[in-house]
Amino acid sequence: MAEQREMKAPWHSGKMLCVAIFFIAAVITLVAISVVQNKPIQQKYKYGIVLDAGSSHTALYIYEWPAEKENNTGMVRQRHYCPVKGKGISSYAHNSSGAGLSLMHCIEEAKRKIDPAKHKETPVYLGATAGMRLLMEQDPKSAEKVLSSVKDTLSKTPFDFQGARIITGQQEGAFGWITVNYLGENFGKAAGTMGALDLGGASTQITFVSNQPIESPDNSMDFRLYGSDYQVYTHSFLCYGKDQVLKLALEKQLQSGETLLQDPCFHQGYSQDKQFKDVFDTPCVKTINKDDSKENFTHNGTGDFAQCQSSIQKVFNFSQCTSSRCSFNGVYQPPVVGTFGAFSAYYFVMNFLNLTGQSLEDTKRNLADYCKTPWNEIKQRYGERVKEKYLSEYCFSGTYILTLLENGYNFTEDTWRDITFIDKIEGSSAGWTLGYMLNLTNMIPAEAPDTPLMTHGGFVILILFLSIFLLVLLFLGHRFLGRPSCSSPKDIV
Ligand SMILES: Nc1ccn([C@@H]2O[C@H](COP(=O)(O)OP(=O)(O)OP(=O)(O)O)[C@@H](O)[C@H]2O)c(=O)n1
Ligand SMILES: [Ca+2]
Repeated sequence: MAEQREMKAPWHSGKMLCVAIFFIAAVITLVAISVVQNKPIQQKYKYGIVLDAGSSHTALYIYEWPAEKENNTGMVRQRHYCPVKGKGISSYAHNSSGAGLSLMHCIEEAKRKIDPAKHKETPVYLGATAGMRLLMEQDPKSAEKVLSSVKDTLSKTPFDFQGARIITGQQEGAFGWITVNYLGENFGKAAGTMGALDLGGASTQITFVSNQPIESPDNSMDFRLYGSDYQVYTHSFLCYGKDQVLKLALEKQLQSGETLLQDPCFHQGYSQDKQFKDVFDTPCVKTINKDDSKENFTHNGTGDFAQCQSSIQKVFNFSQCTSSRCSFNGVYQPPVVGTFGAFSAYYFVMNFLNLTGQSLEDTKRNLADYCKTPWNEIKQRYGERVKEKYLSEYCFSGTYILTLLENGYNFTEDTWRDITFIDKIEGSSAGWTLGYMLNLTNMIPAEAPDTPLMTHGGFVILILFLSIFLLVLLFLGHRFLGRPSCSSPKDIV
């Protein structure tokens, strides 16, 4: 027995040594691979802030993304949304310092949401849209003062202020299209992209990849994104946001100089005294109030969808077109093709009216029923949760949306099904702000970034399994095929 034990001991210690060497080698390999992969254990996040200074209101968006993945599509996400109290910055034309002040509450909120250590490296951008475009047309000095005021406020924050400017309608359309396709991870994929429909208070944009060559250079934009080329059709209609179109529609009805207006786009029983200047005091309305001895008119509703549609059609000019085909007002537009995401006021209105996801025919029937509902009943049903001014305008807004899409852009019963009314995609709002930031921070590469074949976690697990597999193989090899070659020469004796 003692002899046997003596014979076994060197062989046993040789095996242990062999296993130990192998195990140490596997651990060193794992560590080495992890180091070579150079992955931090904790994800580092970066942040960016964009303020959307729209015609009706301003909103602040905070975006975040993992630092080492900033070039991959779909990585940037909305972290926080802060609506600025009060109206849009263009409403501060006569009190410009108020424009900058109005942003303070959301800036303070952003300071709390972002780690103070990251404040200095967080870029902040402000983009103003149609409200400021109109103010620039009407009163450029006031527009400049308003811009100076917001620049002043933003440059005093701890963030990295990158500018406050009025963006063009073309940029607004293109960045909205980039946002929805970035969030939908459509770039570089064979399935194609989604068109973007944006409706604001003062302008509206349509942007999509056409299947025909684009006839007008003003409406064409070329992009190379994630390895694919895109030629995009885009147009922004200034004055065709829903607040300005309401003024245009009222102007058409008030042209006869009467002080009592029977409006089919407002509910039966609705009656409100309004000021003429609220209709005429905008560069979108070209006529002036003929009789300035009268300040007010009475706005009554009659609640008739069909008549409302014909009244709204009058704000479009369908007669002149110098291209092969037009949407309206002589603007070239190829036929709509593919799927579309309709956001901003398209979504607010259609969601309120519960008209998302229906056929065009059903949408019209249900909207006609809604418009026919007396004002008292509407107030009883929704008055508690919706402001009266918003509530009174939904029949008009819904009818305008249908008219714009069907008569303006030429969507049909068939292509209507390709429109989705969207608010958010994967938790981030659809709108131009994300696309704007991605562009200004160079986060949308022309070519597809090299992506690792496997995730880091998957890679580590694979190596671990390989090590265990080799260990088992070594053990089995030793058991059934004889002593391992790494055994000491003593063992063999
Ligand atoms: N819950 C809400 C929020 C807004 N609105 C309306 O939607 C329109 C504004 O939409 P928005 O996309 O916020 O427009 P802006 O960005 O302010 O305007 P623009 O893009 O033209 O500058 C306004 O008529 C506003 O009254 C609404 O009906 N319901
Ligand atoms: Ca907008």
